[in-house]
Amino acid sequence: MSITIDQISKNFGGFQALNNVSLDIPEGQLTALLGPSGSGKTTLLRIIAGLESSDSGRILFGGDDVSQLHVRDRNIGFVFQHYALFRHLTVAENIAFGLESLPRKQRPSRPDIRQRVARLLEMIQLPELAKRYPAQLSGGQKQRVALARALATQPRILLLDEPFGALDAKVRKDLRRWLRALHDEYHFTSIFVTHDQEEALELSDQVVVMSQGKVEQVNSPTGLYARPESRFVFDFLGHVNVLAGVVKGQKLVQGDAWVSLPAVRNDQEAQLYLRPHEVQLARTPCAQAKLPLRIEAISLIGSEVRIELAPEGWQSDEIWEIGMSHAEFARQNPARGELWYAVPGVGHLFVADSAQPRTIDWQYTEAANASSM
Ligand SMILES: Nc1ncnc2c1ncn2[C@@H]1O[C@H](COP(=O)(O)OP(=O)(O)OP(=O)(O)O)[C@@H](O)[C@H]1O
Repeated sequence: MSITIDQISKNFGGFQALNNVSLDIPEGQLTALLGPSGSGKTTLLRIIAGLESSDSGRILFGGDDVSQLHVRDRNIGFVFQHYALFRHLTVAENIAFGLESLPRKQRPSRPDIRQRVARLLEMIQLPELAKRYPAQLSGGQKQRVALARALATQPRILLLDEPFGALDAKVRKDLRRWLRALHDEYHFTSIFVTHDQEEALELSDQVVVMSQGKVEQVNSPTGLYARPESRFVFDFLGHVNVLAGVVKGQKLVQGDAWVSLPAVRNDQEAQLYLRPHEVQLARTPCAQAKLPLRIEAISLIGSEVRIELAPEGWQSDEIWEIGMSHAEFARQNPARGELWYAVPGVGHLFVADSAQPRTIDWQYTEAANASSM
């Protein structure tokens, strides 16, 4: 069941929590609402659910306007951050609760309910815990039970509000993978709220980045990371290295640092954004840039080596980060305290007050220059 959010606005007193939000949520996909605290994610989720009314705009499920439908009639499953399991009911009874509470005409027979609960227990991989009470479960197990309970009535749509927010990092990661696998098997249309970019990028088919009650950008995780359309999305999604300077003679210049630019008007302020994986390190300046940096720290993080560097002879508000493979690290052998030069591969240039960046690919530019010589 697809969801259409059509020009939704919501004020609380004088405060605008949602400002004319329009959005398409494709059927069968997992969509993340990602944004900083207070950006309006939960408010939007509650309006989709029918737990909150909007001041203007419409919500459509599969093309039908449900804006006036009561939450009970929207056929939605919910999972919240704090497992709202009933303490006095067993796991099986918790899962059966939604079915038992259906009006008599819609309620399945007792054997059917038992069978459906057994199937859901299999699905969440906890059949052996059917008779336990919530107090006897771990946080991760409680969230799986909450999910089974939400799915018991076979909702068309599943809404999750920071479902793994209260769990520790390892359990979060396991549950993410598990939810993704479950989703791939059952294909419900799901929206989940998170302020954790890693979670959004890892789990979802589509990410909606929100800021101050507005949608900043919608894209697949890879598209969003590769092509952020605004400074906000850049800053919010992973680390970014910035050279802020002035354009002079086909170069962006600041102090001892410069980067060559294709055709940009002189004497404008500009900022160049570079992701850690879009930069390499060399012992000498390269043809397209001189970006001297001193190595401050080297950390081995899983499959990657992360190098933190401080500008030398120029300035940056934040430390620079460059990621390299272990093989590359062994080959180059950089050490703390040494002076190195960043070699930009791809960068994103914001000129003056432009909201959208222009992407520059130096490998391509250098190759083109070389072949035209
Ligand atoms: N019932 C309410 N009354 C007044 N203000 C509210 C109400 N609900 C939300 N707000 C305000 O609306 C804004 C958006 O809140 P919302 O909970 O949607 O943000 P969020 O992005 O989900 O944030 P978080 O990640 O912290 O949960 C916030 O500034 C919040 O204080």
